[in-house]
Amino acid sequence: MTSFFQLGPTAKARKVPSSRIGRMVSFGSLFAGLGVGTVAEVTRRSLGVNESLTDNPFLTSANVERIVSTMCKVRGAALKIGQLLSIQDSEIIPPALQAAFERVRQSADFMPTSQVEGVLKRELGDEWRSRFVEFDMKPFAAASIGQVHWGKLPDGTEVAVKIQYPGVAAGINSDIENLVSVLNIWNVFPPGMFIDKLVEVAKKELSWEVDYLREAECTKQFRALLEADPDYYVPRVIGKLFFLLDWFGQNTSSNIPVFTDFHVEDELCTSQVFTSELIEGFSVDKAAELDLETRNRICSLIMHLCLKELFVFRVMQTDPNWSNFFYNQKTRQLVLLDFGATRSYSKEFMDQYLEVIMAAADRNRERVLKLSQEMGFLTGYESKAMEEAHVDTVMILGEVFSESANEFDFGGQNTVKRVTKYVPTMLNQRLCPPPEEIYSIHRKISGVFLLCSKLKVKIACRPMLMDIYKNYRFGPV
Ligand SMILES: Nc1ncnc2c1ncn2[C@@H]1O[C@H](COP(=O)(O)OP(=O)(O)OP(=O)(O)O)[C@@H](O)[C@H]1O
Repeated sequence: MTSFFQLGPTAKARKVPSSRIGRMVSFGSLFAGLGVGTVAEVTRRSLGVNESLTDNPFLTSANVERIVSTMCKVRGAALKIGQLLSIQDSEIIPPALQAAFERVRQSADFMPTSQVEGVLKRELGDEWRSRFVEFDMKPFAAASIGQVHWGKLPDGTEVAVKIQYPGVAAGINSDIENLVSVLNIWNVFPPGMFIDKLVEVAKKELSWEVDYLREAECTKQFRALLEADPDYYVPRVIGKLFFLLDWFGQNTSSNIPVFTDFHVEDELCTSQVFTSELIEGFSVDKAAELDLETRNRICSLIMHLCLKELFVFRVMQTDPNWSNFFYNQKTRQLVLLDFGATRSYSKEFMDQYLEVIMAAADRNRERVLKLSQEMGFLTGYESKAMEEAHVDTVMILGEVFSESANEFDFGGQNTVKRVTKYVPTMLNQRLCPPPEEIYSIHRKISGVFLLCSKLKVKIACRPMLMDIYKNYRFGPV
C-alpha cells in the first residue's frame, strides 16, 4: 500500500476553509499581498534591480509564493483551474506560472483526521468505520477537490476512498471567479489563452466534477463500454447505483443509455465520497524512462481510446491530466481513473467533426474550409488571414492522421506549439466563437498530443482513424 503514497513531501494536514467567509478571507489576503508585491517589483526594476522570474512584473518569486500558498489553502476550484492550465504548453502560459500551478498540484495539503472523520460521518453515517476492516486515516494521494484514502473491505477488497473537501461544491463558482480576476488584473494570460471561455467551460465541468455520484455512474458506464477490451481496465465502483440519471442531458440521439433518475443502495459512494477498487500501476507521465515499445503502446492505447470516445462512444472523459491514466506493466493494461469530467456529444456534431478530421487527414484544404463554415467554426465573412489560420491549424492536427505520416514521430514534431502560433490571429480576427463542444475536445486532443510528444513516441495513427471511419454510420441513429 505504501507504494501508492503520492502526496508530496511538503504536504501537511491543514483544515480546508469550508465557509464562504473563510474562503473570501483567503482571496482577500492574496489580493492585498499581490498588490504590494507587484508595486515593490516595479520599483525594483525601475531602479535597475531585476529579480523577476519572467518579463511580467506580476510574476515575481514572492508573488508566485502568494499564489501557491493561497491556492493550497482554498484548493478546490483554484487547484482545478491550475490543473487545466498546467496541461497547456509553456508557449501559452508563462513558465513561472506553470511552475506555480505545478507546485500547487504537488503540495496540496490534506485534511486533518478530525475533518476527515466529520465528512465520513456525515456522508456514510456514524458507523462508517464498520464498513471497513482497515482504513488509513492519512491519505495516500491528493485529488483536485478531495483526498484519497486506502481501505480494506470485509471481503478483502482493497479500495481507494476519495473524500471531497468540505465547502468545495458550494464555493466553486466564486473560487474560480476570484482566482481568475486576481490573475487577470496583471494580464497574466496572453490573449490566445481564451481564458474567459476556459473559465466558462471549467465552471460547467466543475459542477459535474463535484458530484461524486455522477462520477460513480460515469465510471460504471466506461467500465461497461470497455469490459470486452483486454487492453483497458476501469476500476470497479463500490456502490450499487442505478443507471438512471440524465447527467448527459443532450444525449438524445446517441445509443448510450440516458439516465433519468438515480437511487443509491450502497452508501460507499455518495455525492462527496467515491469508493472504487484500488488499482495497480504508475501514472503515464512517469513512463518517460521506459523503453520505446512500452511508450508506444501506452500512447497508442490513449490515442485509440480518444478516437473511440469521440466517434464510437460519443462520450468522453475530458480531463487529459496524465495522472488519470495509469499503466499496469504486469497486465500491459491502460488503467483509467477519474470520470468526473465525462460528457457526451450529439451524433449530429460528431458526424460533421469526423468529416473535418478526415478532410484534414486527406490534406484537403478546400473541404476543411467548407466544412468548417458549415459547422459554424467560421461565418464565411472572415478575413483571408483568419481563414488561412483556421485551416492551417486544422491541417496541422490532421498531419498526425495523414497517409504520409506513416508512423507519426511525435518526438520530432511540435504540433501543439505550431498550433499556438495561429492563436493570436484567430483571437483577433475571429468573428464567432467556435462550437461549445470544441473546448473539451481540443483540450483532450492537445493533452493526448502533448503526452505523445513528451514520451517521444512514434505511432501509426492513420489506421486507427481509418478503422473507425470505415465502420462509422453517418446520419441519425
Ligand atoms: N482506484 C484507485 N486506485 C489507486 N489510486 C487511486 C484510485 N483512485 C484514485 N487514485 C489516486 O488518487 C489520485 C486522484 O484521484 P482522481 O484522479 O480520481 O481525483 P481527481 O480529483 O479527479 O483528481 P484530478 O482531477 O487531479 O485527476 C489519482 O491520480 C491516483 O493517484
